[in-house]
Amino acid sequence: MAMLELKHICQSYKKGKPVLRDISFTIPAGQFVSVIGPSGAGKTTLLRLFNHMVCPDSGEVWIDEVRFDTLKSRKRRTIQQRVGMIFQDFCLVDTCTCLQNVLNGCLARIPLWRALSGFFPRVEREKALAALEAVGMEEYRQTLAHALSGGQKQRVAIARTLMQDATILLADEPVASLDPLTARQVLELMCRLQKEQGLTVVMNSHNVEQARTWSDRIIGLKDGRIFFDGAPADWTEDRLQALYGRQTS
Ligand SMILES: Nc1ncnc2c1ncn2[C@@H]1O[C@H](COP(=O)(O)OP(=O)(O)OP(=O)(O)O)[C@@H](O)[C@H]1O
Repeated sequence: MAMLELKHICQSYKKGKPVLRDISFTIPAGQFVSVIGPSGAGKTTLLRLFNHMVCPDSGEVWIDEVRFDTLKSRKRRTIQQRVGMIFQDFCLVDTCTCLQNVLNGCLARIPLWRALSGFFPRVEREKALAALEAVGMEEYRQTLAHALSGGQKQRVAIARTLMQDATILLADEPVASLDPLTARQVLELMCRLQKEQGLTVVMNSHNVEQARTWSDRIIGLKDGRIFFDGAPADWTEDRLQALYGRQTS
């Protein structure tokens, strides 16, 4: 079953300067896809199509067999709930505890007064604790986010997407600011959740080795076009040189 699909997507921020040019692909449910390519190739723009932070000039965005880019606000928000996003800089509220940060993942489904008062239903608190446990951070539930290491922050950010009930995880360079061991641990966690919970993962990365190691499929973007779409085993040194050119020498 197709979980994510782009059909002939074209996108530009400025007239006459296309960032994505006729992009089409289908990602089945439960696949781990890495999107690689030089700076400015359009990787982040591509990811943003799937949470409506970017609306295409032309073409179609489909999520779980529903046309997403043309949906009106209420129906769109229902689908957006299923799309979790994590970032290189984690995007946690530093002055809140881990538990509060994870609880923020359910804001869209609770009444405003509860969100403002911080009085979350018991069932949601239990769910948040379970999410923290799933990422190995339960013992830090009362720790303020600013007191965490980068790897711990990313775990909490992943727990927040679990709290959101996300079935799709968009990860924009999620381990770029982490040391190699911590990066590995976070990627292992993403991979475990992909396998155990059937999560569909799309990860932007500048690290080709990580993409080859952890993903089922690599999509290489160059100048807004698909340069490569295939299995990590089919990725070659020649392709690396052709994609990044002098950057790799
Ligand atoms: N909000 C925006 N307004 C105008 N131009 C933008 C905007 N966002 C991105 N761009 C431009 O679109 C192009 C693609 O940007 P994008 O961030 O998608 O590339 P990327 O492959 O993710 O790059 P990087 O690896 O450096 O993060 C770049 O030329 C960038 O300057």
